[in-house]
This record gives sequence, C-alpha cells and structure tokens, in this order.
Amino acid sequence: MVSLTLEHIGARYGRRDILTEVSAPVQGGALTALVGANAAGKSTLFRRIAGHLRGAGRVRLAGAEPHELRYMPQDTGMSAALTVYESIILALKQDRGGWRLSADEFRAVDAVLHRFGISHLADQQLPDLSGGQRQSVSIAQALVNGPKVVLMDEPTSALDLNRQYEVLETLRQYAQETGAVMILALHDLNQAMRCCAATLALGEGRILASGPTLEVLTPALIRRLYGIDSRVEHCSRGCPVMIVDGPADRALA
Ligand SMILES: Nc1ncnc2c1ncn2[C@@H]1O[C@H](COP(=O)(O)OP(=O)(O)OP(=O)(O)O)[C@@H](O)[C@H]1O
Repeated sequence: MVSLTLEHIGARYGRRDILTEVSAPVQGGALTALVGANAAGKSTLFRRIAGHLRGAGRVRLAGAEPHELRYMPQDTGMSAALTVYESIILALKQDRGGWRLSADEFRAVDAVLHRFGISHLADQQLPDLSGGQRQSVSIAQALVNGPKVVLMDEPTSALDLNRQYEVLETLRQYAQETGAVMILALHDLNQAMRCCAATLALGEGRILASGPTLEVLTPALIRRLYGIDSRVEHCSRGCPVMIVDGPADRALA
C-alpha cells in the first residue's frame, strides 16, 4: 500500500502566500477528495506535490518512487495532430524511453482504452474529440503507466452524469487494485461523498479538516468553506446526498 504525507507544505507566487501550513496523511487503496473554494490553492497544492513548484515543507512518499507519480491538470492540451491511440502510447513511453512497444505495452494501451470505454475512439484525432471525450483520454493517459500516486484536477468536470459514475467507479477500482494514492480535486461534494473514502478540506492556506469524507463534510465545514447552508440526507438507495439550501446568512456565520 502506498501512502503520502504532507508536512508543513507552503507555496507562494511572488510575495503572495497561497499555502502556509498544509499537513495531512493520505492513504492509498481508496480515493481521497481535495475540496475547497475557487482559488483556495488546490491546483497549487498538486503542483507542490508533483514537484512543479518549490516551497516550504516536504512531501513524504512510502511505497512509491517520485517518478511513479502522475499529475493530470485541469486543462490538458489536446491540440497535437495525434490519434487517441498514439497519444496513449506517447504517455506510456514518457519515461520509459525507446520506441518499440513490447507485447505487455500493447496490452497496457488496449487495457486502459477498454477500461475507460474509449476503445472506439482509438483512431480519432485528438483535436476532433468532444470535451468529455478529451477528459476520458486524459485520464487514460494518466493511468496507462500504472502510476502509484495520481493527482487529478477536476477529472469529471466535462463528463455527463452517467460517465461521472463510470469514471469515478473505475478510478476507485484502480486505487483498490493497486493500492495507489489517488487525490481528486472536486467541486461536486456529492461525488466526494459517494466515491471518496477520505477528504482533505483546503481553506485559509491550510487543511481545515481531513479524515473520512462523511466526518469531514459537515454542514458547519461547508458553510465555512463556501458560505453555503446545506444538510445531508439519503437517496432512495441509501447513499448520503448533500442538499444545498442556499447561501448562508453571513450575519449568523
Ligand atoms: N502561476 C501563477 N502565478 C500567480 N498566481 C497564481 C498562479 N497560479 C495560481 N495563482 C493564484 O493562486 C491562487 C490559487 O490558485 P489555484 O489554481 O491553486 O486554486 P484552485 O483551488 O485550484 O482554484 P479553482 O477551484 O478555481 O480551480 C489563486 O488566487 C490564483 O490566482
């Protein structure tokens, strides 16, 4: 099982501190949600963990090497004149070198296309894909190498309702099978409640709460993070669902 520990992480752009004191343990084998308001610093935290940005503190990895980490940013470029299949091969070869594909590598490409339901897109050019198709391809590119640490910035923002379920369930299975640490930045808190065993709540430059998702995403925390009044009920299938009542009355906050 892989684990990752954030120790006193800081990050700044110029003289502006975005993260001041981010500390939390993250366990592999299940999905972890990273939630917080716009501009809270979720992408910045991912850049720090991925080593794209320097700053205070350290990221401790156990059970994985730094090169086994994949970061899927919010906007992934899809303008290259490549087919989906070629782009997955390129992602696979990114840090392996060489150009010949072994039988195992061919199988890995086919498997990831199949796993994310995009085999039928294999021969299509990247620029010709729809937004949701691009997002599915980005996810497949991120996972084709079997990474042990995966950071995904809003991986379902362009997907329809059905695809959101399918993709999150596939990511959950991947984490369970491989023991990988998988952190997903999410704005849809119901997705976090349904699929993520743990949640990190980012606000005011630090982790305001972390732990089992249902214990973290309380109405009080949601009010603090987003200024929204909410409550948790259960759907007809017994799953917890967050109901938004509306903007909180700031005078009562
Ligand atoms: N390269 C940069 N240079 C300067 N400031 C930046 C840079 N990237 C991000 N910022 C600032 O850092 C803050 C945090 O941005 P970040 O993208 O990490 O937030 P986020 O939580 O991912 O937001 P969102 O939910 O809107 O995607 C914002 O105020 C943003 O303007």
